[in-house]
Amino acid sequence: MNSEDYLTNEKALKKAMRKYLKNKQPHCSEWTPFRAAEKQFKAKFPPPNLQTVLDLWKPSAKDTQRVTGNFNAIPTKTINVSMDRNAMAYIVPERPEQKELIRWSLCTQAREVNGTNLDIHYQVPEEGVWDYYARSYNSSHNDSFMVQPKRPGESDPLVYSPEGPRPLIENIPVNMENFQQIFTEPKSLPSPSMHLPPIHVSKLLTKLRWANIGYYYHWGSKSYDFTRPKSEYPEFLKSLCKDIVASIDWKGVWENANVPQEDWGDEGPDWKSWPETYEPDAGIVNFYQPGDTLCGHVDRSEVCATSPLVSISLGNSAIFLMGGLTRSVDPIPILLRSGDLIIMSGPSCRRAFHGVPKIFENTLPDPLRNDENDKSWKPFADYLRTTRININVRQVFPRGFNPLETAHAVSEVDR
Ligand SMILES: O=C(O)CCC(=O)C(=O)O
Ligand SMILES: [Fe+2]
Repeated sequence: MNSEDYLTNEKALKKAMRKYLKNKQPHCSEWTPFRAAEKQFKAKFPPPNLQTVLDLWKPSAKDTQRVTGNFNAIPTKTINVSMDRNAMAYIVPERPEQKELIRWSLCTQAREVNGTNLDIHYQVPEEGVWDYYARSYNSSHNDSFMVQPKRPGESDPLVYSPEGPRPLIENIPVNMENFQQIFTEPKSLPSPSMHLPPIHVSKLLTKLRWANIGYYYHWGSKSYDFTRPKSEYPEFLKSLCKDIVASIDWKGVWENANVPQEDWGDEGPDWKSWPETYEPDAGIVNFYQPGDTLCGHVDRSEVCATSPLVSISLGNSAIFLMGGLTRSVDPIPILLRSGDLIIMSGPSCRRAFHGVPKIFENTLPDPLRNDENDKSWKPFADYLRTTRININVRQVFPRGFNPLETAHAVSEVDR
């Protein structure tokens, strides 16, 4: 599929055009370049110009050289990220089974033990929203699969609405000096009573937006919360991401990148040790439905400010805006398809602004659609018809560092 084929819905386009012509046009002169790009790609009318979107799918003919590593990543395109800097895009041919990652996201990770947006507000059965849904899917008493809301006071101390977009919170960059105070300070008070009615599990599933991996991420303050138990980190995901990071030619990436030494922080250019020191300990699985967007933001709640963040796209395609250290940098729009990876690393990229202004409908690749030979895939294929999943894998602390031990040592000294 080419980038141009992504805009197909004639009726929706006409409706958006009528709305556009009826409404006064906003003043756009005050928008930052990042905001302007977000607006452009969010708009139904005029439809976004997909010619400007970087489409990495087709490698150029000259890119035949293979980089050694567990995945044999093939450099495919050089991306001009700023006046004086280029970045390299890779194709990783032997990628793992996307279906397995999708099953894991829904069955294993979207459960209360890991923290999800649904569990804050609903009494989701212990088996998790997906298994409960799958039972309803196959049941002749489908109507009875209801989920009750949590009563006021039963809700966890988080302020987050099950409807609508995630709140935009400006947090402060976390580092070795301030992380204890930030991660252990009391988090927001319970949200007020919301009088949510009981809901059928199939409807509830469409409200699933995120599930934590590893350290509990507190959306109210956009920081990790050590006062809650950390769930066990999935070994397969850790080793998958370590393999991905090990497959990249970091020397090639950083040696010509013109990043001043001091930008790397006290430790200097730590990319040299990533093959040994990179180890994820946190992350989020994001679930997007049509119309959902993720506003421009910086992920800066991790102490490791340069080590790679691995982001895996699954399901429907999206536009990802890759910006710079401020919103005044013009972002690069990148088309992300199912199976694509983005790695954000180093001083100029790990804490750069980025966002997802657009999810495309009807862009599920054939291997993820209904498969007559695999009946167990049917509920997944149905759910995925409208969904994009992103597995966002992060490293909060240097490998082997135990924040709780340090917290304990500090409180001993304080006494
Ligand atoms: O969905 C994506 O591609 C990006 C998600 C993201 O930026 C995040 O979870 O912080
Ligand atoms: Fe992010």
